Amino acid sequence: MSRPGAGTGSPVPARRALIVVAAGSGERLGRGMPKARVHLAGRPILAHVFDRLGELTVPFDAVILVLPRDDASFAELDALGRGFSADTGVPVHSTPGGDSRSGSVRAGLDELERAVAHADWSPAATTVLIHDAARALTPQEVYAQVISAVESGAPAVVPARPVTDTIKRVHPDAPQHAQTERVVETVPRAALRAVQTPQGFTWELLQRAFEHTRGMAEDDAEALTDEAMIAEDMGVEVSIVAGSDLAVKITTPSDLISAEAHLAHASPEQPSMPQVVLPRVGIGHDVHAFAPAEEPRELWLAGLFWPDLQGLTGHSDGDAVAHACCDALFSAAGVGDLGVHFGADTIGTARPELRGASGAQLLAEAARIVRAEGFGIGSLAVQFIGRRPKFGPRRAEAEKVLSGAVGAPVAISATTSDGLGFTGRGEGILATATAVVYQL
Ligand SMILES: Nc1ccn([C@@H]2O[C@H](COP(=O)(O)OP(=O)(O)OP(=O)(O)O)[C@@H](O)[C@H]2O)c(=O)n1
Ligand SMILES: C[C@](O)(CO)[C@H](O)COP(=O)(O)O
Repeated sequence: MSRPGAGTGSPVPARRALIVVAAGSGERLGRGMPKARVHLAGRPILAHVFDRLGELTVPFDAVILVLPRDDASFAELDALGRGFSADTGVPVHSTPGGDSRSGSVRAGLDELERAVAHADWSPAATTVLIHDAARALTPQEVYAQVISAVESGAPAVVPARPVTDTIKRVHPDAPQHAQTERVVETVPRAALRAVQTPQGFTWELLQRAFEHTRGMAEDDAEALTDEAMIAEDMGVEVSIVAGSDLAVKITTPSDLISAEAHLAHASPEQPSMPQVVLPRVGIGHDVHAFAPAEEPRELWLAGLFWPDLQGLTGHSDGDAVAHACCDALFSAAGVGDLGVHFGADTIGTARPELRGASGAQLLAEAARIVRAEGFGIGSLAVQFIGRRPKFGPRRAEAEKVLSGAVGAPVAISATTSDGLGFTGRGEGILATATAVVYQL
């Protein structure tokens, strides 16, 4: 297929690119990890996006994945993209996202420029779809309709559903955290639409759109929550095609449950009643002594660096909390322990590439191994006993790091031992972890 090239009148090949924004933190889902990694029916949310793309009869010439910036999330999700590329032959390029959705879209557009810099892609003849990874179950018909409308000449196309609730506008000045708000009016809903993704545009329009936002005040630019709004602001006509109830944005825990229910219902292999999957529980311990005062060492514990405190001895960084978590994961999956996978005496003996790996890196690798053995990871809980460091103020930070490494929630607690034993005397730290996994 070809379309007239901009200004030349000569035909140039029509191209299609898809930008999947998957860099969001998933705060409202509350799973302690970027949303695209959260498991839906046993696989990361982003994997379901690729399932739908695999069904497309009108394929893309390139897919740009915009991913969370932390190494573990980026590596895991990038691997999904590479798997899709290997299966379909569609080039997939990953790039780190921004602090906001629009920043991530911009990063995706920049990556698209880089990816096709040496190819004969004409901005006027290229259709770019921008899609939320969070709308993972969007059926292929929605993609197809958006592509078809753009390729038929509409510069900006969004899928949307009619609004089914009665909509009220409230007074904007309600005090924050007020228990009640004041209704100003009921908005007639017949002409209202709830907008979804993928949203489709000519690449040329998107290039102009992001130039348009560059000149805006930050607040005004932040208020533009999707790319179609930028087109509207530029006076470009935006067209609507039929969206789908399945294209709902997985935002809250109940959205995830609805998506699980849909997949269970839709899959002929799945029984219509929820299947009971018995979890497997594992346990792991680790002990490290504090290094003698005359041998200064950095303290790394629970994936964090603790400045001004003497570190723990050990072949690695001595992160007893992360190591206990590794053993709990291996134990839950019944696949041995830290020694089996990383070397019995010296971490890295068995796998030289892991020499010097931090506790968090080993934990990410342990999670990868357990998943490769066919397990999903439910959660971990770990407690350490020690007089120092004072843990409470950094709990959330540590849970974020270790949950990110595992790709599942990790709850961390700490206690002292009432002055008893080696932990009570401040000679070392003991950590005990439990893990829950389930066979996929
Ligand atoms: N900095 C960001 C923020 C959001 N997104 C993406 O934009 C889409 C819509 O965002 P939303 O569903 O609100 O995701 P989160 O930002 O992850 O959710 P929350 O606000 O609950 O953290 C998602 O696919 C998300 O990954 C992104 O790529 N980069
Ligand atoms: C693009 C979008 O999904 C269309 O409904 C929506 O605007 C994204 O909003 P968010 O607040 O960034 O999730």
